Amino acid sequence: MRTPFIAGNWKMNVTDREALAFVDAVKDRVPSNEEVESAVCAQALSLKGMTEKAANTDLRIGAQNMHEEDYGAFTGEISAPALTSIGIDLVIIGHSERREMFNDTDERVNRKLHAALAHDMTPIVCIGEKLEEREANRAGEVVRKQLEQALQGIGPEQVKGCVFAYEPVWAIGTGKSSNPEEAGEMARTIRAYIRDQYGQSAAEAVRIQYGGSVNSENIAEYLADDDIDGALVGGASIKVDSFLALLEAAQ
Ligand SMILES: O=C[C@H](O)COP(=O)(O)O
Repeated sequence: MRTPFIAGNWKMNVTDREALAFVDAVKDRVPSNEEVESAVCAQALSLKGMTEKAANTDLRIGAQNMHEEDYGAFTGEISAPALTSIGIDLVIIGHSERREMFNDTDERVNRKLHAALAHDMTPIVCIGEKLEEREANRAGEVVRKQLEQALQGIGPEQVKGCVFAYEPVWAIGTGKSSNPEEAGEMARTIRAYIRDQYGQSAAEAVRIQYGGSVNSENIAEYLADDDIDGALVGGASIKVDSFLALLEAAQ
């Protein structure tokens, strides 16, 4: 039995003051992480303060990205050792916005995944097709290719610790969410790929989230699918009430 995992991805939409106030407001109201795991992934500058406030609660704090190297001349970047040194052990990798705008190629996504796992972090690996790829009936093929490239050199025990977020690019921030049947089919495509490559126990262990215009009204339809284990939520994760409503729907 996989524990549902609801993670907010705030992108660049929440200031430090707002982030700290949010943690104060929700930290004692989230469900036990044995029932539903909850997290928010914030801008890097807020992570330390948020982690301190969320200490000894069931709310996890995560990063939205990190660099693949541990150290070096990479101005403006953030490393896994820097994140783990402040207690961050959750990171989103390969979000489509990073793939599109910040040169997160499949090869870099793979290197970032290796770095996250080497530092015992939980990676949320984002994959998903673009609209033209879905319209050309290539969604399954695109996602399998992204998985193949992201997982180069990753072993079965490491895969079990990965979370995969299926996020069709056309559904992100558009209000046009994937229908739950299609999202469930894609989750099965992902799990089948993991089964083929890594075996049954890895396939049963990995958690697969759906992301793309999820809100407190529609989340239950996705979670009703046995292969969808949670959600990666942008806009609807920013406000306290809306975030708590997502968690409540997952209980
Ligand atoms: O990482 C989250 C996704 O990009 C979804 O964003 P959204 O819920 O605002 O569509």
